[in-house]
Amino acid sequence: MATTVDKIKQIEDEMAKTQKNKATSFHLGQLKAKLSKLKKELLTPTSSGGGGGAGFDVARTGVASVGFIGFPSVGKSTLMSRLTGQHSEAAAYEFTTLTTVPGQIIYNGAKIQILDLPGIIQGAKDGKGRGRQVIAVAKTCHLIFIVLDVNKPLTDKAVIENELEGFGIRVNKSPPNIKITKKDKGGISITTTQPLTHIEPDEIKAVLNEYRMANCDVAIRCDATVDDLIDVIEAKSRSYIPVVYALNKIDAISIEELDLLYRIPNACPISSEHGWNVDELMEQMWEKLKLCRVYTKPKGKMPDYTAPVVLRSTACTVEDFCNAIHKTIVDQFKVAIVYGKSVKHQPQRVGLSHQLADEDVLTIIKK
Ligand SMILES: Nc1nc2c(ncn2[C@@H]2O[C@H](COP(=O)(O)OP(=O)(O)OP(=O)(O)O)[C@@H](O)[C@H]2O)c(=O)[nH]1
Ligand SMILES: [K+]
Ligand SMILES: [Mg+2]
Repeated sequence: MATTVDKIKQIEDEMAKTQKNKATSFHLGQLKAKLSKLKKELLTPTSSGGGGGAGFDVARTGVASVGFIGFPSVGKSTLMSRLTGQHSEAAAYEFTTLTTVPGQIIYNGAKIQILDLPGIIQGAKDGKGRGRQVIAVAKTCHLIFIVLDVNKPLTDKAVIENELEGFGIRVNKSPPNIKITKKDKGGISITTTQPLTHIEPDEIKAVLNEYRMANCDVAIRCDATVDDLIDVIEAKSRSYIPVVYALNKIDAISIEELDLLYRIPNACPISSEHGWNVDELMEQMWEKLKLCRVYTKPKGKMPDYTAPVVLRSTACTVEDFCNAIHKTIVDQFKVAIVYGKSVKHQPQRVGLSHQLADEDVLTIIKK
């Protein structure tokens, strides 16, 4: 019997043979959807070698986590030890690190968990090495550092991104602006706000049919591709994660070469061994994590700037703030007085649903 990997190969071959035009768009849409379903099958934890595994699941601490992904011996563990002081074995041979090694840093008052991971190799997402377990951990992180060795060709970057993509991780992207609403009958109706240059209506229909969504309204508000459409259908298995490329070992290259590296978007050239430019790496980390520091001001006193309550920007209402302090506070809550970027008037009285911004100052008034 053909394995899932064989079936994937067959479909990829067929897609490569098929010319893309109006006449083939339905067929290609069908193939894309089939391919995506097979890949998902490959990644379900029940199949051998998938899922977590000993040494990979670690207790999560802090407000956010950053995972290190890279080929063996690019310097992930050296970086880990440099950033956190937590020793992670580093050596000149490949696969020195075999499990998840957790560490922690405190940056701008926020506790951030750092996860040093084993190296991955090409084909990791398809089960080569322990790549799947490693990428599965990365998928749960709020930020990924893709660590690259500047002495090796930067084509490695594309290979790693491809591995992550194949596992449902979307790098430095936001979810496509496509809304699918299921109906009982009436077939598929598509509305768009701009011309679609990558996808034919037939292709959209083929994909939806393949997913047994023959009756639905599709509102597309971007120049979507078939992959975008599938990402929206498969939203549950997709993770949109910001990435910083840590270009390591710059101590081994010339200034001219370094200059070129600075042109790569979202990249930060560093030397883990010498600690060069890790400050910039931390700044980029902070920017990407989009954390929200909120300072408490006891009534009639100065704000406490030493210990912010740090919230994730996806959960930073006054209610989230209260819950971060103690779960009983919400019950006693009357109103909050806020100074800062989230309010028009300084100060302003707000309720539990108010969205806070980074560096707001807040006083809770109890009933
Ligand atoms: N020149 C130079 N060498 C470095 C730097 N960082 C790490 N190395 C060396 O690169 C080798 C591999 O470092 P590790 O930190 O073990 O790399 P790793 O990515 O954790 O490797 P695995 O755990 O095997 O995947 C070691 O010999 C380090 O001393 C750096 O900034 N410059
Ligand atoms: K190593
Ligand atoms: Mg290591």
